[in-house]
Amino acid sequence: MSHILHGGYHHPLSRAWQAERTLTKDMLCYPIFLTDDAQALDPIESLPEQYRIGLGRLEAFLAPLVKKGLKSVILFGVPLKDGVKNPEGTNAEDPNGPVIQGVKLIRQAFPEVFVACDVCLCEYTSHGHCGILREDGTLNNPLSIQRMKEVAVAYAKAGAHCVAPSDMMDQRIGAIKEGLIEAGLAHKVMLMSYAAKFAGAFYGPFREAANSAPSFGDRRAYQLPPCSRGLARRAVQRDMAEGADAIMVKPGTPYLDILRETADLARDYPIAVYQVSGEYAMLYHSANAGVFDLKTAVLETMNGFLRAGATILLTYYTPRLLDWLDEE
Ligand SMILES: NCC[C@H](CC(=O)O)[C@@H](CN)CCC(=O)O
Ligand SMILES: [Zn+2]
Repeated sequence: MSHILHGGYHHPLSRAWQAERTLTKDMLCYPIFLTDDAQALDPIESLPEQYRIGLGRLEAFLAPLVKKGLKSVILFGVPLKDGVKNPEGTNAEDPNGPVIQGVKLIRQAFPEVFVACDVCLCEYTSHGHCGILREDGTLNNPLSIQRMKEVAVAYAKAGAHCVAPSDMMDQRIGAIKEGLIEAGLAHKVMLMSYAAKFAGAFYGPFREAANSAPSFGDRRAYQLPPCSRGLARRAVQRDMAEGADAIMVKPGTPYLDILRETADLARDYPIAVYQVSGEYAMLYHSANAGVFDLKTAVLETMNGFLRAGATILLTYYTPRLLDWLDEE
């Protein structure tokens, strides 16, 4: 073997040929925040260029993005009205709530857009945890996955193409799959598992945006420990066995090793990665501080996700990338 490699990537095209997969618009899934004030289009301070969107503004917000090639969204409900939150998070599946109404509006206005719904209780529970609690403040897992099943089926019945439980309760994938089967929807609704989702520092801007921080304690008892590798493998294998149709790793860049290992482990599944709010903000503010060019840095992080085996990229940079990919 020659030790001369430069000739193999001297030309821009021969450099592009080194990629196993290339970023395309249909890989991008845009996380959006839907709120219960119909006329809201509120900038989110912790997430520059992102908004809490009321249903009265949603169609006008999405139309230009769909025109540019937006193919999928993932919805997060952000109820801000008083009295919505309670210990069981029962308003998560409020038929008049922002998520169910949002699914119906997007399906009607943009039939070609793939609509995913994040499924979790934290935006609707008074304690802010992703599950239901026992008297002693620890998780009641059986009750939590029952609630997750109810919420996921409600979103699926509303027309969601995909339900994505981000709660990290044990066995919620099996429970949701069972619910979709019982509802006669399992044949047309994708179950995307946030299978390897780690506790840590990178969710702050989201929690501010979604008003979903836990009122006490933290999520380390149910999101994976950042130091874990074998536990992540076990979580991925469990969710594969319980009926997930796609497997997600989250956060993204700080966990590229897990992403690569997950892509190899779940080689028969579409692999998703979520570039979370802290990653988004880090890049955004660094570019504003002059550390690097934002487009170059974001495209480089997207290449990291592709190189590590992801084909579904959940990123708040979706609107920017729809423009940037047209410039390439
Ligand atoms: N259901 C949990 C929400 C969760 C992380 C968290 O707040 O612990 C994520 C949404 N799926 C946060 C995503 C982000 O930070 O962008
Ligand atoms: Zn949650």
